[in-house]
Amino acid sequence: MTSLYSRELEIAQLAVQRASILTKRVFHETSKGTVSKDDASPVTIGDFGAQALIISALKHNFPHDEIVAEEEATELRAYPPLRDQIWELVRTTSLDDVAAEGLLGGGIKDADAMLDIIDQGNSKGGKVGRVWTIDPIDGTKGFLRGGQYAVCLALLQDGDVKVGAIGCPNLPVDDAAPLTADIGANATDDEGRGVLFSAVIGQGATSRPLKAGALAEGRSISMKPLTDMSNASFCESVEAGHSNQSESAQIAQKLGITKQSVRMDSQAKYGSIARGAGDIYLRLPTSKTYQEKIWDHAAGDLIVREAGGEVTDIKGNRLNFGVGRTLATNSGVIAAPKAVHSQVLSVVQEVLGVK
Ligand SMILES: Nc1ncnc2c1ncn2[C@@H]1O[C@H](COP(=O)(O)O)[C@@H](OP(=O)(O)O)[C@H]1O
Ligand SMILES: [Mg+2]
Ligand SMILES: [Mg+2]
Ligand SMILES: [Mg+2]
Repeated sequence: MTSLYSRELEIAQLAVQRASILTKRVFHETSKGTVSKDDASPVTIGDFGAQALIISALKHNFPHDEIVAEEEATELRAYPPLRDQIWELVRTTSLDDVAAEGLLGGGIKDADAMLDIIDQGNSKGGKVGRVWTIDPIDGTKGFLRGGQYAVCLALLQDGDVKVGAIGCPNLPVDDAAPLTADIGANATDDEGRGVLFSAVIGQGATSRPLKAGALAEGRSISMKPLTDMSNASFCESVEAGHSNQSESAQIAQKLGITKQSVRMDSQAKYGSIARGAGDIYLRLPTSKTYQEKIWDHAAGDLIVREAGGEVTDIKGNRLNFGVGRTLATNSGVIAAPKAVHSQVLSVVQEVLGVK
């Protein structure tokens, strides 16, 4: 008997692998075709290209599913040279395993079809039916800085995350490697780096080497049992504008955490704590108006929970992915092993003055 969501999982993992190949090609280029979006955040040819490849694979396999993806093609329609640069990448990126590439439906017809595909990620989301959510490059600022980033994909059914996959080309492949955002002295050498995290609801979480073809053998991952807070390592954003770093330092001190926080871009944080490299992930609001995006958290939320963790916002509520493209009813994120989550939450609430 095949297990629930086995086909969705396979396609999600392969789609993330293929998109990751494209992002790696851009990562190693000095010019990444960066454009500034309306909210002044950056997007690169890697983000657009990865989104096109993932949506194309999803539409081939699950034509009736809705898709909520981060990027849209308006800018590319207005500026053909950028479109052409992306098309060149998309046209020449494929998995090196013919059967696996076949499962994703092969390539895209032409540059205009690519733009239409990118724009198919415009669903409003919501709590009804099957909705995929895509962050083609999460941590674009880290990607541009030469740091960590992630290619993220999740399937929601009636607002609940059922399948999640996160490709982290720059994390150590070894689950037992120490927690660090560092990618080593030689950023052009991929040796020992590249991991694909995944989970299906009720079936646990897995990591495997991020390959360029067929999927590698997976291994089960779980959070580290945390018995002594003084040994805990916690991670947070590199960007001070994404998470309040002075409040997190106060929280860590009150919890008795002695280690410096590890600052890491993207959902690589969720993957890192899920495999026990780190223990706690704090994301503390920097403004009252910012709404977290569902594509920034869906896959990570499931992977951490399936690895034995608990994920809530600062009010202690589970993240609610069924209210649209954003987590409009949540504020911040606290991810920690189940056994200590309530302890962490109460200190967060004390420091932030949350009732
Ligand atoms: N003011 C803000 N508060 C929290 N998150 C923000 C933010 N502004 C942007 N972000 C989100 O932070 C994500 C990166 O998270 P992190 O800091 O953990 O690396 C960005 O994803 P993208 O890089 O996909 O745009 C973006 O969606
Ligand atoms: Mg972005
Ligand atoms: Mg993101
Ligand atoms: Mg992104």
